[in-house]
Amino acid sequence: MIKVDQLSKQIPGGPKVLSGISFNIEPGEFIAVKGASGSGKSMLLRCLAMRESWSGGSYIVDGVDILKKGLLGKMKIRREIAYLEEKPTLIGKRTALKNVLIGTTHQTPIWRRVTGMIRSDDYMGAMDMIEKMGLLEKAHQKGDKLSGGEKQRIAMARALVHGAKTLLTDEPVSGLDPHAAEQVLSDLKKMCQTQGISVVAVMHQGDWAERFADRIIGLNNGKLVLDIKGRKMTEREKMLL
Ligand SMILES: Nc1ncnc2c1ncn2[C@@H]1O[C@H](COP(=O)(O)OP(=O)(O)OP(=O)(O)O)[C@@H](O)[C@H]1O
Repeated sequence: MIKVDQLSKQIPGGPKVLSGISFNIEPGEFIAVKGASGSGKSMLLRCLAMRESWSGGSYIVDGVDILKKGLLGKMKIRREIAYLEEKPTLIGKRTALKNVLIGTTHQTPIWRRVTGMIRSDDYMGAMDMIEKMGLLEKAHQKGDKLSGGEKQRIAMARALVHGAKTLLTDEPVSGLDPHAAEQVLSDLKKMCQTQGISVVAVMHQGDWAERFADRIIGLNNGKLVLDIKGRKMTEREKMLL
């Protein structure tokens, strides 16, 4: 379980963009993050991914107080929490499989990287993730020949292939048509339910969040103003965002 307590983020010499944010992330939970432009959604994800330093608060991941662990804490987060920025890119000239294998390279000895030899475990792990994304038949297709939704799902496979238990994803369905968006969100939901992976996804579209998320949290001006079960939001709740 992940426990975020009183997270704050002050930009050095600039504004305070997050303050007093507290919430838990349970295993297998799909949390949608909503809020107006500039409310701090991306910054929240970047702080959870430890891509940004915290100005205050505590961050407990599976009982470990991450901020007190320095570099070790950062390494734990990189290992256990996958982060996918908005519109992740694939290498267009490489196959979907090779793109997913990139997610395993930090565990791969240099000589294998140089010779291009793939360990059978890595190959099986990558194919397994591609299958979970429902894209086995596209494994040998080049990245630039995949549709927007397929690229997003391959990027998710790449982010998770090294065994992360949590995925932070910034606007995973932005720019996708409704059918592709539905496919991406169904895959994310399935991963939560079948593998116990937790997902925290920034989502602009309220109706997608209401349909797919177990919980919706909302930010306004850097503060947490909403934390509800995934359901249709009331007009009053929408006004808070
Ligand atoms: N490096 C920075 N320096 C100064 N201000 C920053 C910096 N990074 C973010 N901000 C400010 O922090 C606030 C939150 O930014 P953030 O990108 O998290 O918003 P957001 O909710 O994700 O917006 P959007 O939906 O438009 O992507 C904004 O006001 C932004 O201008």
